[in-house]
Amino acid sequence: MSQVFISQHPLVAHKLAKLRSTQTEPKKFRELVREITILLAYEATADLQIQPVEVQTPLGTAPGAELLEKIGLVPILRAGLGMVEGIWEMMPSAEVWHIGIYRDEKTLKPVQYYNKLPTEPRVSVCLILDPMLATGGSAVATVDILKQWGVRRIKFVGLIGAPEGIHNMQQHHPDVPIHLAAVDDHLNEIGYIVPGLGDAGDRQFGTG
Ligand SMILES: O=P(O)(O)OC[C@H]1O[C@H](OP(=O)(O)OP(=O)(O)O)[C@H](O)[C@@H]1O
Ligand SMILES: O=c1cc[nH]c(=O)[nH]1
Ligand SMILES: [Mg+2]
Repeated sequence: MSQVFISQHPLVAHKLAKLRSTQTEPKKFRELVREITILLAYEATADLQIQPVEVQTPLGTAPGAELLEKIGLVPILRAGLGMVEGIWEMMPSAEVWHIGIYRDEKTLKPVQYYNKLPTEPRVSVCLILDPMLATGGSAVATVDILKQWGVRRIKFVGLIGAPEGIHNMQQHHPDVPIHLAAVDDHLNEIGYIVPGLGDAGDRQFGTG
């Protein structure tokens, strides 16, 4: 059963409330997506492997550490794009691999339209980035793609999840931990998370 981590950080809770609000315009919305993602990624990367190094300071040598793992950031287009920049600043050597998937409005099934992964993965751990885990179809399809590509360690980082999406991921990919800012009540009849925040892509890009 995949582990589900719901951030308990007060800053995440504070910023998430602002993100949900209908009063929040796209510029502020993008800023909040960026900031919450940094906080969630901080928690999601707490188990990355490091190796000891010795550092020369002006006064002597100090024990230090450097990251051993090569990280891949995998935003699901479009809405996942806004989650890249903030984490990337923290991990400038991460590789970013885009996966284009949209959810068919009628069937709610994921439709893949972009994938330019190289034949061999050069990363050991991938963070899938998508604000919304609704039915879970898009997340499950992305994990399928990454596993087929050959990535061993995969984590999902999202902002809001529905119980249905979490269940779907746990059924298909019990080995993939899920990091979220909140789990909401349910999906409505057209597959939107309630109370959620509406359409994460439209709210970021002003296309609603
Ligand atoms: O869990 P699911 O039921 O698959 O739904 C979640 C997906 O829906 C949204 O994308 P959308 O299809 O609206 O595309 P967009 O990001 O291009 O707007 C969201 O960003 C996820 O990718
Ligand atoms: O609530 C939802 C569900 C899917 N995609 C969104 O952007 N919002
Ligand atoms: Mg999408």
